[in-house]
Amino acid sequence: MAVNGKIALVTGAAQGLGRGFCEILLKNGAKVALLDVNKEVGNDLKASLDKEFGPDHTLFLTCDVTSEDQLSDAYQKTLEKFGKIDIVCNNAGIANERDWEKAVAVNLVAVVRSTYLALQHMKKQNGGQGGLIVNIASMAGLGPLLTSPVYTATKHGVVGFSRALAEASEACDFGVRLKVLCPTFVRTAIISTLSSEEYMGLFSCLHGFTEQMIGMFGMLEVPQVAEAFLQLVVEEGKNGSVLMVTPEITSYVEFPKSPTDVLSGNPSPSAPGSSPQ
Ligand SMILES: NC(=O)C1=CN([C@@H]2O[C@H](COP(=O)(O)OP(=O)(O)OC[C@H]3O[C@@H](n4cnc5c(N)ncnc54)[C@H](O)[C@@H]3O)[C@@H](O)[C@H]2O)C=CC1
Ligand SMILES: CCCCCC(=O)/C=C/C=C\C/C=C\C/C=C\CCCC(=O)O
Repeated sequence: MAVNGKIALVTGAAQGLGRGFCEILLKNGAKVALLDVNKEVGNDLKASLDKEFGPDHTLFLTCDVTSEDQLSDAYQKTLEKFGKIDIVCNNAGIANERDWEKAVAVNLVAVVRSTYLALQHMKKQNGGQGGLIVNIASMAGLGPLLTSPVYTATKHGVVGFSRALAEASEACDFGVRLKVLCPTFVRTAIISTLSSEEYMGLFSCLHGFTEQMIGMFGMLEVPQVAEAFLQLVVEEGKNGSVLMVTPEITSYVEFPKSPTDVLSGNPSPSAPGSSPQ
């Protein structure tokens, strides 16, 4: 989808990857609703973006994505300000193996809730114009991150939910595509939690393994992941696709043949973008 003139909503927008996604959308001509639970950092970001892009190009909304009321209110306020929503990026995420229910609430339950709100506002059957939802998972959505079993489960959940809903959206002709981004380690604040006993609980003794994994997979910088995000947004079609990002390679993930492929007689494996939508 061409980004110029589009309206985007990004969760967890105040810092790290969320900030990177907002900046690249703004640089390409979109207007962006910035949602984050951290009011102070969010307001600072808004002030800095106002200088670069002008105050009308962004809206900062304090929003804890785990609150159903705050989330639906944020969608409502975005519509009141900008009139429509074309792109939603569900990015807010945490690592917390000790308070693992909170990790499930932020990383999975809120992604499902926000995706359904996005669908409700964008789908053609409700008078919407269609659109694109990009859910931020992780390479931990494709394989195990052994220090973080619950984080791994939530990210696998995001991948599975998004792929299934992409097929359902197409079958129901909602006009809304879903895509998933799976980066490896990125230099942001969440990385510090990997060595923190407060967040890793039982698994903080495995910190050495994480160091080894970072050595093996490498460490991305935010702008590299923002470029991959832009690629997902701009490329037409590829509904249900999952883009993996490492320092060496950005590539679509191939999954085994799905039951839908079998039912529809598609002989090839579930290749990303095999659907024309
Ligand atoms: N940094 C990394 O190595 C990787 C990160 N990811 C994912 O990227 C996403 C962004 O993470 P980072 O930018 O790295 O982390 P970060 O910690 O720098 O930023 C996360 C942002 O989400 C916000 N947030 C947290 N809980 C929230 C809530 N309940 N409601 C609203 N906002 C909330 C925070 O205030 C913060 O602004 C997460 O989903 C993470 O799992 C995926 C792969 C690698
Ligand atoms: C808990 C803090 C999380 C840090 C941020 C994050 O999500 C980092 C993830 C980095 C790597 C993911 C770990 C394991 C991936 C394992 C296998 C991937 C296989 C991919 C493939 O080739 O199909």
